[in-house]
Amino acid sequence: MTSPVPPRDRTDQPWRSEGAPPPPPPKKKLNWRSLIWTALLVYLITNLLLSFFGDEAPAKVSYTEFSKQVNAGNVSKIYSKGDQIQGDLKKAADIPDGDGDKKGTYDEFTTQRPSFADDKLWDELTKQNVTVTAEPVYKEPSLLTNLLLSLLPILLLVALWVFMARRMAAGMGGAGGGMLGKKQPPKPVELEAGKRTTFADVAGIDEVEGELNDVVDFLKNPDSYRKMGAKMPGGVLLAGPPGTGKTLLARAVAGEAGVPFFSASASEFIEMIVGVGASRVRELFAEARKVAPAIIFIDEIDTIGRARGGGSGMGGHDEREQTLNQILTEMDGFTGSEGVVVLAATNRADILDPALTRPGRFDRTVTVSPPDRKGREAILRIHTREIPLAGDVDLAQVARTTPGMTGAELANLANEAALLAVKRQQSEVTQSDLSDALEKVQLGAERPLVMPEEERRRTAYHESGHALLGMLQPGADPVRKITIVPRGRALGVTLSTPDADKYAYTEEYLRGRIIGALGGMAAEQVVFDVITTGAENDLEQVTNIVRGMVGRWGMSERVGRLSALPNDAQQAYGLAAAPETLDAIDGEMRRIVDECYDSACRQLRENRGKLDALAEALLANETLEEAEAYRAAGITRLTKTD
Ligand SMILES: Nc1ncnc2c1ncn2[C@@H]1O[C@H](COP(=O)(O)OP(=O)(O)OP(=O)(O)O)[C@@H](O)[C@H]1O
Ligand SMILES: [Zn+2]
Repeated sequence: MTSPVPPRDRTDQPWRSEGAPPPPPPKKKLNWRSLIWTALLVYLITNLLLSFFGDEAPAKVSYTEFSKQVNAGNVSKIYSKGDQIQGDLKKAADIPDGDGDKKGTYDEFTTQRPSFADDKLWDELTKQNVTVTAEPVYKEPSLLTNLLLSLLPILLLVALWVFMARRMAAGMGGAGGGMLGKKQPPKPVELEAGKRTTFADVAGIDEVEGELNDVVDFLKNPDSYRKMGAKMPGGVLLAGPPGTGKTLLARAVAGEAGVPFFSASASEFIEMIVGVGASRVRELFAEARKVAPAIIFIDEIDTIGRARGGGSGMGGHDEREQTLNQILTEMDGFTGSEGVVVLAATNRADILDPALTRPGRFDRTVTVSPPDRKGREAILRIHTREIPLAGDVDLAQVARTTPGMTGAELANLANEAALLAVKRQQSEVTQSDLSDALEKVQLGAERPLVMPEEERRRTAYHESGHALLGMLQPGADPVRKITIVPRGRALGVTLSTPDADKYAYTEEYLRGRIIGALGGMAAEQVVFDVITTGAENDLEQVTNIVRGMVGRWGMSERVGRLSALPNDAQQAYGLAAAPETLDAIDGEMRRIVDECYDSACRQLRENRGKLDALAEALLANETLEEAEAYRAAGITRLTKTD
């Protein structure tokens, strides 16, 4: 039971990663063959050394065994200190079972003479002509040797680990090389003519293309800039919501200029062991300089570029800082004429470290916004280039019904429609494939769920409440579709989207949105006098809007025209966050929501007939399209066209 989140509030779009995949980021991968070889080598060396030293060591034998050898006349000489006896056999003898720690034969031995032994050892020894020496027959392995011996495997393991870490550091573009890990430099994406991404693949953001044109120009012709002594910006920051085509744009700049394109994601840098990120950055820039003019693209720069001391909380803080510093150092080293331009993308330009945007670094910020209606149409055209379209397809109409959608979402929409057409065994994509795909993308996939009749009724009234209030509010976005078929996590959905793209909202409109969002809950209360958990999502949305109205957009007299709350809803305090201000904000948020809720309940009571009619139609049909919905409620809507 949600009414859809307004398009521009959408933050996580599960489909946004669809579309043409971005160039695969250079992967660091382990070279398994060399890993196995190295492990084998360690094992062999350890064993060899152990057995080498091990054989030297005399066998420890029991006193019984020793006496037996003496009596057999097989002992050639012994040395004794206290009860300790060591010696040599004339002929190697078998080590008796269960004696000592070794198997096989021995010719050198040690043994311990029990203190209670009252044999005539001395007599026996002289009788057998055993030499009793004053010097030890051989040296026990020294303590140091023992220590080294036992530490050896560990040392080798550590060496192996360091070795692997080095290889990872060499990372960028695969470990490659032989056992000794010759580093492979980062590789640019190959730019075969004909397969290049160019501005022709990007639509709807012409003004941004314009801004990037001089970068292209510079990369094509660094010499003429050099002669003029003109400096190019070392870095351009592409800021905008996910899926608006920042990566695409960066590739297109490289494609237009015909220069190598190095791409890395900032998060790759900090996944690794401390110090590695910085060295990879160094390498990346070194490689780019070698083949300059070139473009380096760093995606998600905010993961390393958040303002320092911004309490990242997570570990790897040092790594982040080191990596960032390395990027800054590299960019400071630009003389402006080597022809390397760094493009970086972020969807959180507001949290970036100011050090990044200082002159000589990312001193140009280009904002990439979701496309407008014309842009959406152009993007749809690009992404249906390879899809056979039926004659009835009207991309302009699709563009009209998709305000707020980003390029990535539109690319996904085109793809979903094509998938549907395949599933339906058609040879072309039709308009109805497109609108069904849009429904799936906007509302979520249908979820088979058998609802008890009572709950179905309540859902129908809940959605009708949203829809009716949406229809009654002056200036509200028209209702496009109502359904009580469970989708995604919701039991029902009411979808309303504006006729034209909106860029700023009036207070009246926002209040209308709050009233509409509360409509579901209000209807349940007015009709059934119950409150259910079904409104959780609605309340979240309401809170978001009212928080902005009071804390950010100066729409409350009492709080005043302050940017009192931060942009980021997860953060509690803003610039003007005195306790009294926060109290006032809280009070004002409550007042507005209460007023809106009262208004919602009042309007539903006054229009109870319309509400019932809408709910009945919904129960009968499950899904109502725009026209059906307005007809069922008996409301004529003034259709506006843009
Ligand atoms: N303006 C556009 N014109 C054409 N296609 C687009 C446009 N914007 C996005 N797309 C499509 O969406 C895909 C994803 O876009 P891209 O990865 O460039 O977005 P992004 O802004 O870099 O997102 P992120 O912030 O997640 O990196 C592109 O490969 C392309 O197919
Ligand atoms: Zn709802």
